[in-house]
Amino acid sequence: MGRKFFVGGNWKLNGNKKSIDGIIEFMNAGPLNADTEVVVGPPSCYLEYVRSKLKGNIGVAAQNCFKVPSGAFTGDISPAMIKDIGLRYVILGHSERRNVFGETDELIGEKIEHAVSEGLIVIACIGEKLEEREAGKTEEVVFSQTKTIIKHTKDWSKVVIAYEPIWAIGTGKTATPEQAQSVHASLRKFISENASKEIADNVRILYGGSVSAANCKELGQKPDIDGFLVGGASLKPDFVKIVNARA
Ligand SMILES: O=C(COP(=O)(O)O)NO
Repeated sequence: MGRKFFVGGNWKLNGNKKSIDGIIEFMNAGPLNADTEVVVGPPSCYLEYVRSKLKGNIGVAAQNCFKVPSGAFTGDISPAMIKDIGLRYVILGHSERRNVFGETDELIGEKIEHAVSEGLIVIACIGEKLEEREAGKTEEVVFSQTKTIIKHTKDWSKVVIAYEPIWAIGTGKTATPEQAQSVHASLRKFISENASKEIADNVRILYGGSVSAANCKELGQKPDIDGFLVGGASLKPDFVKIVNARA
């Protein structure tokens, strides 16, 4: 399949202008594999600063947004605003939005639908908790999350799925390449059966959860792993090696 490798950096609630200047320096220096789609995700207040300083084809993503263009929703931002400052990407449904901020599958679905309708490219996150994996419920959980994404996605050219097992996020306990490939292949089969084979063949499914320069090449060689959504390691120069995992 001709799925373009995709590597996103999710900075989460981290950084200041000094540390961001350091990230921009190593990202602009690269060199970044031209065959990889690269996106960085700063906190909202730094989105325009980062966009103004990055060179080349590095995309900038908001880490979240709401499901309407404007209105009485204090503290949030909209896809229209993300577009207005010249950005094309947004991360939605991250497990931290789900488990810290209480976002439901349905709210995330509605956000995805609205962001895609505004022309943004959505990185839609799913993933199971440790206790769900230990109970053998991984597929049940990620299929349910994906079903809601399918229900709300009208243009699959604008959606990238990120499978991020919660037990691997920020823990150093990366899923093995075999564990990740198994879930990715099951997800692709589920999407084929519940959306279409064409959609399943073309949608990028990223892996996220303690990806590093040390493990990215082996993970990146798996047939159904189309890239990464990287947290901690995206704040450091080794992120360039992760971007170039398939180079
Ligand atoms: O949450 C993550 C992964 O974070 P880490 O790479 O730090 O495990 N990506 O969105």
